[in-house]
Amino acid sequence: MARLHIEKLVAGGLGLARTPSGTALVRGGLPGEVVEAELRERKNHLEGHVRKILEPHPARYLKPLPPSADLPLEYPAQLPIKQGFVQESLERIAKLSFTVSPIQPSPTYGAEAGLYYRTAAQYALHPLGGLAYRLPQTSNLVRIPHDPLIAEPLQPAFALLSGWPLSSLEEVVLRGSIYEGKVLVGFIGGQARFFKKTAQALLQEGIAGVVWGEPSPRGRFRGRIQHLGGATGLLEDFGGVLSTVNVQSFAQVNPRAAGLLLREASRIVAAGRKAVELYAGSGVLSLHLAPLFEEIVAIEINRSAVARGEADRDRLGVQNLVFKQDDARVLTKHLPADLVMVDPPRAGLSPEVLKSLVEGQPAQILYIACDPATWARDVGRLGQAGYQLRFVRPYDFYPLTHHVEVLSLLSR
Ligand SMILES: C[S@@+](CC[C@H](N)C(=O)[O-])C[C@H]1O[C@@H](n2cnc3c(N)ncnc32)[C@H](O)[C@@H]1O
Repeated sequence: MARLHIEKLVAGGLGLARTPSGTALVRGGLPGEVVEAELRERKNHLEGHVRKILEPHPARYLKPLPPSADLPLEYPAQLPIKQGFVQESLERIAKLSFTVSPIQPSPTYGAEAGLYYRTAAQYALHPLGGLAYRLPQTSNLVRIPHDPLIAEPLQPAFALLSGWPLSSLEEVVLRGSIYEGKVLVGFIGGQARFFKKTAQALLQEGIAGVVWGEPSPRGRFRGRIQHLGGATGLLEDFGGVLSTVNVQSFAQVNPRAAGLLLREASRIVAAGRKAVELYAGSGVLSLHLAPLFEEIVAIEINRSAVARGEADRDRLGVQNLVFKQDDARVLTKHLPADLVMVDPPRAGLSPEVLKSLVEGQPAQILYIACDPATWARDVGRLGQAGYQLRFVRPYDFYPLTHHVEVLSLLSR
């Protein structure tokens, strides 16, 4: 066991400490803390987990939190750390000196800043009953009696499912809407027919809809899906645009924070003839930007997200937006365009998408990112191809965790 002084957190939420045998990156500590950690040797550094906190951060958050809350600090103390992740990624990875605009804090839901913001959550089922979180990088389950990160409409569903004997399931997924004050439940595992009665009982208890998904190595809800009753989607307010959310496809989990980002995105983009959105989900960004362009093409791989997007577009009467259920790699087919918007998963842009951007030369690229490191890598590459950063602002979509969202604009 090593005694360490955590100098700072680096992107990814790991604490950096110096030891006589080299740099250590540890999970579970906060900047300035003195901790005891178990360390293992890696190729160029030491790596490990904090086992005991000897001198805690003065603003350490002391009430119980789920293990996903890996930045347990009073709310104001979280923000400069996240701002630093984005600024440092730009300097260290993109090798750019550019002043990042001040982070946009998460709007407050309820009495305490930083809590009750998540409108979606996934839990494992504990073998002894109750909902549990999987500890990162292990198969260990931690039972949680209460989850202060999930939004108010999800709380009754959490309480109900905590007392339900659902042990043949692998996971329970909740997706709520703050706008409607309702929640959908997804079951993953077992067989759909065993959960029909449970679904009916949940509907009677006020759950808005229930869906079952076959477990799949390709990911959550990537296998067969069966609707067990009630609503299949809910409307959520993202910055004044009502967009459908469901259990089985991606939508941002902190709708008020996402709404602020979407509104700022539509203020910083210059109007033009054609825009293309990649990794569009249900196209809520395109719906915000539709008044600025004659034509928008939204490309998204997930069929359910595309179906939601088409229904939202038709309900809102937007006529200049088309969806393509396709891989982002087809971008070249849809160029030239005045703006390309991207919001990729953590891995960032694929080499094919980067190549299409460099060759297709849209005048503007709006890049929304959930991983500052891969974003900075891509911004660096676009910089070498003649694009300049015009605007960067971190957004706090995920209080109490190391995650940070980035809104950025590049142009030639
Ligand atoms: C971070 S989410 C962003 C979604 C949307 N922009 C939003 O804010 O709701 C990334 C999206 O990219 C989609 N996706 C992942 N890989 C893709 C690919 N290769 N081509 C197209 N879409 C992809 C996912 O299904 C998901 O909807």
